[in-house]
Amino acid sequence: MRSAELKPEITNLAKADLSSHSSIRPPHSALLVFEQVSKWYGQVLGLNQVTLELRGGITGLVGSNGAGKSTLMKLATGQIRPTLGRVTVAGVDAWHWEARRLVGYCPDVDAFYEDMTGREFVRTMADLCGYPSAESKRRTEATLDRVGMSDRADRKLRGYSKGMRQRIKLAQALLTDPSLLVLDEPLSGIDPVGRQELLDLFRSLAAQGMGLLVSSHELEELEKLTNHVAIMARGRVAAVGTLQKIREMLEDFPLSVRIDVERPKDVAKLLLSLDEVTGVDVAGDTVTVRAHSPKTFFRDFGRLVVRERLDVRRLEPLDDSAHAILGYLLGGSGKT
Ligand SMILES: Nc1ncnc2c1ncn2[C@@H]1O[C@H](COP(=O)(O)OP(=O)(O)OP(=O)(O)O)[C@@H](O)[C@H]1O
Repeated sequence: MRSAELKPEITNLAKADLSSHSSIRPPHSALLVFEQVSKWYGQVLGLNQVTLELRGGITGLVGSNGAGKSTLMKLATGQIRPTLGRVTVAGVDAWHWEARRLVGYCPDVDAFYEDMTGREFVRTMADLCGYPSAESKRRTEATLDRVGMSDRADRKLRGYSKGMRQRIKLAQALLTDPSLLVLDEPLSGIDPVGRQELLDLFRSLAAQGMGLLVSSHELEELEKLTNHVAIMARGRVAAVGTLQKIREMLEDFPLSVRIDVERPKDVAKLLLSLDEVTGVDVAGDTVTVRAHSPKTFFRDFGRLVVRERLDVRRLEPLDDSAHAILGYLLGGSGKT
């Protein structure tokens, strides 16, 4: 499997890259640290020897179903304990109450008391945090304001849109004024306008100095929010870093290219004569070519174009997308 072959290089990249990631903290006080963490659910391995260090800013957490994103987030928020290894928040064991105050969590599920208003819900959560009444009220109003829900908070939760529900979840996560905000699939099911508003809100929270860990199935969605991602596959963090670095690292991995050209059948034959080409399909004027190494392919194809005076109308790497990168890492199709 490709991801297994990639792993050592990726781990090095993760370390190198994280040290240069925009940081709100001095290097000695990482916000979130996973040290060789494994989590078993009975016989099922949810997380497999994960080592990870986040220092602030926004980190996207991406992976297909069952990759281990929720498990990692629950460990970070102290909801579950690792079977092996250690999770710390600002140096404190994530399981400890002091660490939990430092972390706000937005779960992917909507588990609300639907008859409550948004304000009542957030206030109840503030009371449950143990704040005295006046402080609880103050924090409720402050967080509702922060998420832009002050004027809509007296409606019942059952009438809220998905985006409004997400904001209310966000408000309760912000009650303790956390250093780290963990958001599990916050954009799922939300319409494009609501998504854009939430993305803006997340950016503004990060700009205020909060670290954000945001999970999604969709790397392309996360790319709008951050360039810094951790890619999970089968319980492991397969890669951490900026997408550029991950792309660079994947330079020598297979790709597919669409070429619109005159005489496509002749061109297909010429392409097949190149060493790095592993397959060619022709449909109409389009040739889809699969090659081992992008670098070598583009060099050799360039020579071919000149030598054969090919009339190339379009050249498009089909995999040069976030999904394709994920696909390489997962050893699958790239669709998540
Ligand atoms: N409570 C549990 N009991 C048993 N197995 C679990 C439990 N929670 C998660 N798992 C298993 O652990 C693995 C990782 O699951 P996890 O929910 O962390 O993945 P995920 O990336 O969040 O997936 P999804 O995007 O579908 O939520 C999966 O194989 C899953 O079936």
